[in-house]
Amino acid sequence: MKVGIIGATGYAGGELVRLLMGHPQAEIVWYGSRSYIDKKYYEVFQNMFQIVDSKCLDDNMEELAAQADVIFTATPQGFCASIINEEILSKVKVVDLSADFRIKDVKVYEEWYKITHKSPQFIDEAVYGLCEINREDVKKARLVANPGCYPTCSTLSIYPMVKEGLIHPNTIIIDAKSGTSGAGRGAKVDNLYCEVNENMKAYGVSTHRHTPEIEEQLGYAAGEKVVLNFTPHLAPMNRGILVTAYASLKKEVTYDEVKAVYDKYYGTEKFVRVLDEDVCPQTKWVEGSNYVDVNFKLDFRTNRIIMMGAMDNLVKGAAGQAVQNMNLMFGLEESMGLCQAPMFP
Ligand SMILES: NC(=O)C1=CN([C@@H]2O[C@H](COP(=O)(O)OP(=O)(O)OC[C@H]3O[C@@H](n4cnc5c(N)ncnc54)[C@H](OP(=O)(O)O)[C@@H]3O)[C@@H](O)[C@H]2O)C=CC1
Ligand SMILES: CC(=O)N[C@@H](CCC(=O)OP(=O)(O)O)C(=O)O
Repeated sequence: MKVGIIGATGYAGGELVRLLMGHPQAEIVWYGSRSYIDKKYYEVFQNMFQIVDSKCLDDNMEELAAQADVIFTATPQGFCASIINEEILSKVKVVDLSADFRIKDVKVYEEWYKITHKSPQFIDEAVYGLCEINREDVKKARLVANPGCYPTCSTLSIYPMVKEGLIHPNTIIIDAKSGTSGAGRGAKVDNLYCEVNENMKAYGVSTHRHTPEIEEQLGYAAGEKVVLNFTPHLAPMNRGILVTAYASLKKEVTYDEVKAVYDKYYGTEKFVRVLDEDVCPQTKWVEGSNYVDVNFKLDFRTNRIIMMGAMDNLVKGAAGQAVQNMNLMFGLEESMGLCQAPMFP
C-alpha cells in the first residue's frame, strides 16, 4: 500500500513514519512538509538517519492522490478541510489527524476552533475513527476523522459506564494530563524547557476545544446530550496522557459488576487493557505503544466512581490510532504494524 503523509515533519507525522517503517504492507511515497521542502527527511529528524533517505515534498494533494492509496494529514486545524475535494476522495482514502471532521455540528466546530470550516459538505460522511467503538463504519469509510488525544483516552475510560447507564453523564468531571509532545513541534514560549520542567499547570480551563468532542462521543453512548467539565494539564514529560474522571453512580454497584461491564466492552479488544483490581494506569506502562490502560475505583463514601486511563498521545492518541484506522479501511489485520510492547522504563 502506498502511503502519503502531509505534515510528516511534525511530531504526529514523525510518529507515523516510525510506525509505518515497521508495517509490512505500507510503503511511504510522500514525506510532506511546508518548511523543509527538498531537504532530506533525516535532516529534519536525525533518528531517521540511514533509515529514510527521501526528500520532503510539498502538499500537492492532487499529485499525491495520483500516487498513493491512502493519505494521512497530520497538519494544523483547518488544513485538511481546505484541501479535500470529491476528486481526491474518489482516488484515495484519507485519515485526518486534525479535528476538522470530528465534530458533526459545524457551528460547534467553528465556535470552539475559531475558524471557518472550508468543507462542511464532507462532515456527515466522515467517520469518527475511535476503532473500538466505530469499527464497522471505519471499514467502509473514505474519510476518517482520527480522534483527539485527550478524547481518545477520556472516552475509552468512561464509555462503558455511560453506555450501560450506570452513571449520571452530566456529573462527569475529567482531569487530564499530557506530555509536551501533545502541543506539537512548533516553538512556543509555554513549552520551553524552563516553563515545563519541574512544573505542572492547567490550561484551557473550561474552554479547551476537546470538550465538545468528548461530550459528543459520550452523548452518543448516553443517548442524550452530555455536558461535562474537562481540565487538561501540561506535565513535564515527553509523551503520555493520564485521565482521572469522576462521576456519580445512578445505583449501588459492586466491583465485580463494574468489572464485568468493562470486560464486556474491552475483554476482546487488543489495545484496551482493563487492569487488575487496584492497579492504577501509568503513562510509563504504555509509552511507545498503541495500548490504552483503563481501570476504575468505586468510592462508596461519596457514591462516585473514579475512572482512569493512560496512553501515549503520539501512538494511540494520534499516529497509532491512524494506522489502526488505515488497517481497518483496507481490510488488513487491525493490529498490523502496531504490536510493539510498551517501553519501560
Ligand atoms: N501531537 C499530538 O500528540 C497530537 C496531535 N494531533 C493533531 O495532529 C496534527 C499535527 O500535530 P503535531 O504533529 O503535534 O503538530 P506539529 O506542529 O508538530 O506539526 C505540524 C505539521 O504540519 C505541517 N504544516 C504546518 N502548517 C502547514 C501548512 N499550512 N500546510 C502544510 N503543512 C503544514 C508542518 O510542516 P513543517 O514542519 O514542514 O512546517 C508539520 O509537519 C494537529 O492537527 C494536531 O492537533 C492529534 C492528536 C495528538
Ligand atoms: C499538551 C497539548 O498542548 N496538547 C494539545 C492537544 C493536541 C491534540 O491532540 O490536538 P487535536 O487532538 O485537537 O488534534 C492541546 O491541548 O491543544
